[in-house]
Amino acid sequence: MIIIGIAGGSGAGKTTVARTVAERLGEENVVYISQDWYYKDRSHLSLEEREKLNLDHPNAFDSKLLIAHLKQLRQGHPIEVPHYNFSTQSRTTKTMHLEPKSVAILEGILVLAITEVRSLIDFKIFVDAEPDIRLIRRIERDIRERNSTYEKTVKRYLTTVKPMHDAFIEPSKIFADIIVPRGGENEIATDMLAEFVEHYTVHHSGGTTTNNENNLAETQ
Ligand SMILES: Nc1ncnc2c1ncn2[C@@H]1O[C@H](COP(=O)(O)OP(=O)(O)O)[C@@H](O)[C@H]1O
Ligand SMILES: O=c1ccn([C@@H]2O[C@H](COP(=O)(O)O)[C@@H](O)[C@H]2O)c(=O)[nH]1
Repeated sequence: MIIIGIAGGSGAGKTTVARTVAERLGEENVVYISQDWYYKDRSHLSLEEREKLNLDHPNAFDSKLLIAHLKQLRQGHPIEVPHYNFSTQSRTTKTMHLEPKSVAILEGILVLAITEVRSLIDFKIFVDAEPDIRLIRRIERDIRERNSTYEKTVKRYLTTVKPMHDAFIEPSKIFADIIVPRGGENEIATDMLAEFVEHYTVHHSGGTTTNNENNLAETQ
């Protein structure tokens, strides 16, 4: 199994790129994982306390669980991923069963910034977009999909999203093998990415196998 990591700022277009590449490769060949699912559970805190949390720092994530899951998939074992509710900022009791496939796409703001996560990634992608574009998309999406308001989203952006972006996300760009400019709008980059992964998977893992013998890291 090869692991593709897609990092970039909030609203850059990571999910859009990840979903497009997954579609191109065929859902039967790809297991899609979002780092967002691994936000730590905050249900023990009051809503007021949860609203003040820094959700853009590496410590906000249960990276230990994410790393364990990536290793399990690599060894050909299925995983049960947690379900995170953005509206309540806590984990629900639901989980989702994921089977190993020949390609895993891991997408999230800090997948290249957290050393132990990054070290498990074979192809490192950074999706780039201008800060104003990311902010506009973030405001629209948080109001539409994440039960937020304009005021709450802007406050969070200024207090944690932007400073953490500058401190952790932007500096992680240096670890990328490929930087995709203009986020989700860049069809040519997405096509090239899918083409390359397809070619690499076929030549290095014999197609849809999932066991550890075909681990890209071991073939290099
Ligand atoms: N090219 C685009 N044009 C307009 N809206 C876009 C484009 N790409 C992404 N979006 C929208 O912007 C928001 C953030 O995109 P998304 O792919 O979820 O980014 P990320 O995963 O990096 O936060 C989503 O609501 C998405 O539909
Ligand atoms: O409960 C939460 C948890 C996280 N966030 C914000 O989400 C983004 C990361 O997700 P993207 O899909 O990459 O935008 C991060 O900036 C957090 O601030 C949230 O709003 N609520």
